[in-house]
This record gives sequence, C-alpha cells and structure tokens, in this order.
Amino acid sequence: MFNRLRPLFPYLRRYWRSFAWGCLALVIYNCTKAVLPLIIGRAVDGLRHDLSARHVALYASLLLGLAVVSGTFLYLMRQIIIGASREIEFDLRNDLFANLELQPPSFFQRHRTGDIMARSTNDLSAVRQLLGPAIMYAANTIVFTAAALPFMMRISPHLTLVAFLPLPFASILVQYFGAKIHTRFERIQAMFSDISAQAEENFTGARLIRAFAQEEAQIAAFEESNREYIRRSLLLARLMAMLWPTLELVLGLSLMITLLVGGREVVLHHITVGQFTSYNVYMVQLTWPMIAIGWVVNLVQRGTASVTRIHALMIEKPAIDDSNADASLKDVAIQGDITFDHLRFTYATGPEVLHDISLHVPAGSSLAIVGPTGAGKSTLTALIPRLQDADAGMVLIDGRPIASYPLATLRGAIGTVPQETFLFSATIHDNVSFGVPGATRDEVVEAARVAHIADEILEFPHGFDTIVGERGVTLSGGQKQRTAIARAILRDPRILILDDALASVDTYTEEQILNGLRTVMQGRTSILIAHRVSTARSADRIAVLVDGRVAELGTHDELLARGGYYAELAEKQSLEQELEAV
Ligand SMILES: Nc1ncnc2c1ncn2[C@@H]1O[C@H](COP(=O)(O)OP(=O)(O)OP(=O)(O)O)[C@@H](O)[C@H]1O
Repeated sequence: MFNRLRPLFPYLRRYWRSFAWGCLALVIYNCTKAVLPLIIGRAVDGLRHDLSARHVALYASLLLGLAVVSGTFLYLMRQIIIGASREIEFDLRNDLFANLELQPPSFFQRHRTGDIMARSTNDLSAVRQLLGPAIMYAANTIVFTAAALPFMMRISPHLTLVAFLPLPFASILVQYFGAKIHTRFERIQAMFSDISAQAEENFTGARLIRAFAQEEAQIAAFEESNREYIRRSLLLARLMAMLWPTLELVLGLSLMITLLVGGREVVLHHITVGQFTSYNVYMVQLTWPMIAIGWVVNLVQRGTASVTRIHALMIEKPAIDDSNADASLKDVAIQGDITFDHLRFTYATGPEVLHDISLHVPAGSSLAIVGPTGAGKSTLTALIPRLQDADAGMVLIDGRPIASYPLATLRGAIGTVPQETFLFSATIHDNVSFGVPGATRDEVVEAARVAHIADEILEFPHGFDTIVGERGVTLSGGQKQRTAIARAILRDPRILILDDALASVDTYTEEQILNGLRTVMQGRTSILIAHRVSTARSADRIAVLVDGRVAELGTHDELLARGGYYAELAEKQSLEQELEAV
C-alpha cells in the first residue's frame, strides 16, 4: 500500500509544515481531552468531603477552561489538516487538468469522457478524504487512546481489559457496513448519472423526440430508470437503518460491562465513585474514535485505489509533443510550403488509411481535396497541425519535418476550421477571438466580415456580445461554420485548412465567402476539403482522394478533361443544379 501511495509524497512534502502543525494541535487537543474525565472524577470524589457551592464552582470553571483549550485546538487541528488536504486536492486537480489539456485527440478516444470526469471528481475527492479526515481521525484515535489508556489502567487494569473487549467490534462493524454502503452508494450514483444523461438527451433532443412522436416511449423509459434509482436508494436506506442499531448494541454492551464490572469494583472499594465516573466518561469519549477506525479503513482503501487511478492519468505522457523539436525554430517564420512524402498513416486501431501519398503544396498556393466519404481527407489535413502524428519525415513544411518545429510554432502558423464546428458557451466575440485572445472588436468584426457572418451577428440583440450555446442563442449550422471560419481567419495564419467548412452554406454564400477568402489568403497556403465542385474549382490545384490514395491531381480544367471521378462529380452536380433551376 505504501508504494501505491507514493505518487502523493511530493504533495505531502509540499505541505509537511501544515501537517506538522496540525498534528501538534491534535496532540494538545487529545491531551486536554484525556484530562477532562479525571477532573470530573476529582469533582465527584471531592463532593463527599466538601459539599459546597465554592467546590462545585471551582471544578466547573476548571472544566470550562479545559473545554475552551481543547475546543480551540480541535478547531486548529481541523482547520490546518483539512485545509492542507484541500490544498493538495487543488494542486492535484490543476496538475491533472494540465496533463489532460496536453493530450492529443486520440487520448480522448481511448478514455471515455465519463471515466475522465469520474477520476477528476470522485477519485480526487476520495484522495482528499484520505489525506484529510482519514489521517486526522486515525491520528486522533491513536493519540487519544495512548493518552487515556494509562489513566484508565491506573483506575483499574481489570476493568480496562473487559470494557475494551467489545470496542474493536464497533470498528469492524463500521468497516463492514461502510464498504457495503459505499458499493450501494456508487450504484445509486451510477444510476443517477444515467438518469441525468437520459434527461439531458431528452431536453437537447426535444426536436427529434417530438418529430418522431416518441414522448410516451421516452416517459416510460425514464420511469423505468427512475424506479431502478429508487430501488437502489431503498437498499441503501435499509443498510443504514441496520448500521446504527447494531452499533448502539455493541457500544451499549461495552457500557454495560463497564457498569457491571466497575460497579462491583466500587462496591468492593477497589475504586472510588469519582474514579468510576471518570472511567465512564473515558468510555464515552472512546466511542467515536473507535467508530472512526472502521471508517478510516474504508477511506484508506478507497483513497488508495483512487490515487492509483488518478496517477494512471497523470503519468500518461502526451503522445504528440516537442521531444523531437529544434528549439532554435521557435521563432522561425513559417512560409507554408507543404510536402507529403510517401505518406502512409494508420490510426491506433484499424487498417492503413492513407497509402503512399506524395503531394506538394507550394507556399501561397491553394489545394482543394475532394473524394468520396471516408477516403481519408480529414485524416490527411489533421496530420499538418499534428493532431495525429505520421511517421517522421513524411510531412514537411518549408522542407523540414513538421516534428522539428515546436508545436506552438507549428500550430501558431495554422488556422483550422474543423468539419464539426465547436463553439464554446461564450460570446460570439470570445468564440471568434479564441485563437487570439487579445483581439480588438474591430479585428473580430473584420474577420467576421470576411467570413460573411458579421451582418447576421450584428442583428442579434447583443451583437458580438451575444452568448451562443445553452445559455444564449442557437446558431444555424451555416452560421456556426462561418463563425469558425472567422475564428481561423483572425489568427492570420500562413496555412489555412478548411475541412468541409462550406458544406452548411448555400452556393451563393459559399461564393461570397470564397471571394472574401481569396483576398485574405493571397500569399498564404490554403487547403480546402470540399464535396462541391463549386468550392474546389477556384483552387490552384485539386487532388482527388479515393481509398486513401491520390487518384487525380490537377487544375479544374485538367481534371474535367481527364474524365475521371472529378469530371463525373462536376457533371452530376451541374445536372442537379439544372434540375433545381427547372
Ligand atoms: N480516430 C480514428 N480512429 C480510427 N479510424 C479513424 C479515425 N478517424 C477516421 N478513421 C477512419 O479513417 C478513414 C478516413 O476517415 P476521414 O475522416 O479522414 O475520411 P474523410 O475523407 O474526411 O470522410 P468525410 O468526407 O466523410 O469526412 C475512415 O475509414 C475512418 O473510419
């Protein structure tokens, strides 16, 4: 177990001072607490000789003084130790997030989002409980038992032996029930996540459900999940209901033994009534620390498993990094000359997707990529900003392998509009300026103008300050795409990659955007993936990708003359247009 907790050592080392001060407070608190029963005993015994108000007042003030001291140190102990565990949780969460943020997209394919979220929330909270409450209560039990035991033994070793006997059972009971409670609680949580996800999908997919008239079926499915949730909750309630009476039975047994054996000792004049009273107070004081031990065992088991799970994510080194980069290229001005040299590419799973592709896109030129769905177009473009990594030397920019550029430099020179537009739940301004956080409003509006979205945005109630997504307006597919184009343009990139970015706009808007882009992209390299000939035709060259191979390459006219896939596509689309016009 010690080894499994090793990943926490650097964090514990960082906060060792807090833990040391916390432990000091813990020792003082427990020592004062252990003296308390003695004073009560003395007070009771004293009453036999001096039955005066002064005597009572003296002991009452002594007890009050002790209570104040122990209360103060109890506060300090909790504040310092729990505080330190919260600080460690904070550091761990930051480190975990920072590592996740560096992972390439393939990482998020390998790990389910739900699993990552669970590790970042439940597991982190389990680690915090291990470092805070578990350490604190374990130390509390040890120190208090060590402080109280000599006094108890002095009063009566015989009584101590028998009264202590049932106490470990309280720990075992709590540990046993605790483990079962945890399992049942997790099942409830899992069901609750299912219900939440179900509800969320029903709200976001409201249109689809209404359109398919599936309300009744959805209500029935929800009711079924809800019934399962309540069934699991009742199972937990039953377990909880059994725990406390059982615990009270064990603790009551211990008190009964104390009363029987201790009472006999008093009758036999082996101990005084005051000592007997002290003893009883000790037993009551020991109740919680004994219960806590069982709880601590569970916290430690759960926390240790969570440390392992979090650590597994923390040690995942980003598969795509700067390890082969040449630091002297950090500030190099990338021109945008792209070469694919006998490129082959296979994803972590599945067969080879791109086969022996050799293509050269000179700096400042434009290349359109067309081809059937699944041909590998998106994969090819994802290799340029290294969202996926091809083998060394297969993709070059300005004659250098892309891995030799530091990632920030490489990606800083590229503006990408992905196939699936993602907008943050933020203002349109913030979405457009995502890649250039300090951009002024004028720059943002200018980029939006080129993308032909500015006028539509200005018609929204709050213009560029309109929030998009769940908390604000919902943009149409075409509006989202154009916002994403504005986002890429604002970066003023040397290389612009549009992955089917004009698919959701009509041919008129498409032409407007292309006209705007032509001006902006002068002297820059652009790669456009397109399904429409109207998007591809204006590019300097067009590559037709079929089954991961370049099947055709040339200008619009050359490819038309060739009579292959492209010419067929052009004919089909012009026929469609004619039909539409009719
Ligand atoms: N992350 C991935 N892991 C494994 N295989 C993938 C992954 N992404 C894509 N593929 C596979 O690679 C092939 C090429 O996909 P890609 O998305 O590059 O095609 P595309 O030409 O862009 O298609 P479309 O025009 O439909 O967008 C497909 O067979 C696809 O199933």
